[in-house]
Amino acid sequence: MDRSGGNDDVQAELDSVETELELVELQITELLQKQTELTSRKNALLQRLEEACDTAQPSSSSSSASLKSSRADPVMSKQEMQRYDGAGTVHMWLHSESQSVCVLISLISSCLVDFSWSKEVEQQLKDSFHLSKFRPLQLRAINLSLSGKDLFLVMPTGRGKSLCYQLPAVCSKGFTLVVTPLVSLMEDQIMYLKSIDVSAVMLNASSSKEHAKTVMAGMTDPKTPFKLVYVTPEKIAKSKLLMSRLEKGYNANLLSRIAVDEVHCCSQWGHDFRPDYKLLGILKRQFPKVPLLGLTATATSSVLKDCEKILCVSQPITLTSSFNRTNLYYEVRIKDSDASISDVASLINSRYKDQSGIVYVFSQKDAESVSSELQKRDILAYPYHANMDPDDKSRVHRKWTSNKIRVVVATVAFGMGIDKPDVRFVIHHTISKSIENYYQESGRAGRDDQPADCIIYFGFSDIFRISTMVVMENVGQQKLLQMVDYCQNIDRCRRSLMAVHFDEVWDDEGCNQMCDTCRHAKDYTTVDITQHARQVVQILELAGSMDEKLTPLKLVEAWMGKGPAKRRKMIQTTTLSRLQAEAVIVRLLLQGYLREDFSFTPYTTYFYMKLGRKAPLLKSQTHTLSMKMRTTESGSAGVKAAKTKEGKRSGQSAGDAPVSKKMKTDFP
Ligand SMILES: Nc1ncnc2c1ncn2[C@H]1C[C@H](O)[C@@H](COP(=O)(O)OP(=O)(O)OP(=O)(O)O)O1
Repeated sequence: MDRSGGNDDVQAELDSVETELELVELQITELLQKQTELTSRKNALLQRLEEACDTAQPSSSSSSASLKSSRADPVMSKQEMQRYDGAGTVHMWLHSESQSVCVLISLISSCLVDFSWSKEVEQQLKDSFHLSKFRPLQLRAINLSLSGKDLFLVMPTGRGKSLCYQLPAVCSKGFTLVVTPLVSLMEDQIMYLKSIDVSAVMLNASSSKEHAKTVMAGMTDPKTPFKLVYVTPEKIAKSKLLMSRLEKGYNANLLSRIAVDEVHCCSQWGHDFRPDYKLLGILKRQFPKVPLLGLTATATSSVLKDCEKILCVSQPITLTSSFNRTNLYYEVRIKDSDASISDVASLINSRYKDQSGIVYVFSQKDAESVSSELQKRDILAYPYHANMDPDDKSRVHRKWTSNKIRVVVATVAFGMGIDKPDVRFVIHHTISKSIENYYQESGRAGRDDQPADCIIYFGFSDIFRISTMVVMENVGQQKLLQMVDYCQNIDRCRRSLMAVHFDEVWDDEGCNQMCDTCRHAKDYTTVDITQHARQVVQILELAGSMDEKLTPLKLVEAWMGKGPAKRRKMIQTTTLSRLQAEAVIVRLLLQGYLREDFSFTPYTTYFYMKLGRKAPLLKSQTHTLSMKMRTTESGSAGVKAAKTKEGKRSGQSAGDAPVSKKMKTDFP
């Protein structure tokens, strides 16, 4: 009996069963992922329904600008919370599931409580801060803090968090301790407070001995000569003298409040962890009676839970203002490297003529080169990056703030502390490293609540430039791919995609056509890319068999038939345009058919494309893969469309231009 022949058959069948099993397991993983996603969407929708029912009842109206502003607060009911809305104007957004109506209800609150400090708060708002009314959640936060409650305030960048501790500081005896991560932020705040005659001082590593002595003496002076003391977390961690002075101030009832700015820096789960923030728990342990106010623009509930533990505050009240910046128009354009600078320049020269803005770039070199290209096109643009002389940096910042420079071409070093209200555009020449970062950076537009545009240029090779930069970060790669997914998306509201990252739900209708996908909602079709995907997999398999590693660029070139002649004979080259080919490769990467592989040398990090965990699925003839694509004039969808949109009146939001009717199908 020929046993070996029989064994071969069995082995072949076993291989086939194993392959099939592998496919089934992958499909199960996919379905489980889908189930998790749907369950989380279902829960979010249920919560919205519940909130909508609550707010629809007259007795339980909420002053929140957000659907979840009182985020499962264990210590206070909604009715109780309303007491803290004081005698201001209350704005309530009511979202309805079916018709998605946003109704702005202004309740002049005769029923709300006046606190002993209410008159002074109103007075100081006008007299010291020169503001006419509070923004959503500010008064609630101020009243809660003045009532002695511990509080986490999550509010989008530029919405006025600082007022929530500065105003209570002015209305309280003694002084408020403010922990801030950056000296430049402190300087900005102190300059501002000085300009409105509120006395504030700072202590950091470069404070002179003399200055530190005066400040520390002031902390125990019953006629405290300042209302706010700004310190770095390092100072708290390292200066025993400071702690002992704070203790004396505390015992004399002069330490009225502790504010921890950028509180998310406490948590390693946050995007900006700072080790010295981890030690700030000492403040609440030593000064338990002093109310603590943690402020942040970016923190998920799990990050806040972590901060709660680290700061030793038990059951703080969390106020979350909606992250939906309704005045910002979001748009993604495909970056065609040759045309992108000209496209940016013509946008600035036409749509944003005489207006102020920021162009974010990837590197210091890019800041120099892009600003010089813009200058060549008659735009008053200057670079800004970390490597510049501090005096040059503050000169650029100052000139831009006073409108002597129109455009700052900056790396992300141009960030915290920028508070120019009339920024009409933030253009990203390169994508950000995460959606959270993009939200923060683009959020510097339109702080005056007037319409402003946030445009991002999405380029294939930029993905991999950033990838090598974030490779060492814990979840850097994952966050970058979310950003890429946001950019490649052409059918879902950009706001709703961002909302997920802030534990919020904003429906597409609530966008009010203030993003490119909502505005051009029907301009896409779905195409089958299974055969394209198989060709890409074949190229990588071939490269693997020849022990060759392909960078993303080499992969595209090989697929387009640009590699060595020998390889060209062995693979099927594509008929797609370069932009289309790149789009397919990005899709395959996002969906797990491809994956990234890094190689480190002492000088640089190389990035290669490898087959992903889902690649074997493509062996099955029944497996199909599709992709949404725009129906537009040309391959470079955004860029070409943009050219028809320019030259319109200034102050108008980006998507207000007509859309061309002459269209042909192409990839995003
Ligand atoms: N009630 C208000 N009415 C009008 N303007 C206000 C009000 N409150 C604050 N502002 C202005 C003051 C500042 O110019 C601007 C931003 O305030 P600020 O406190 O610096 O924001 P923020 O702290 O939330 O931003 P960031 O996250 O960037 O630090 O808003």
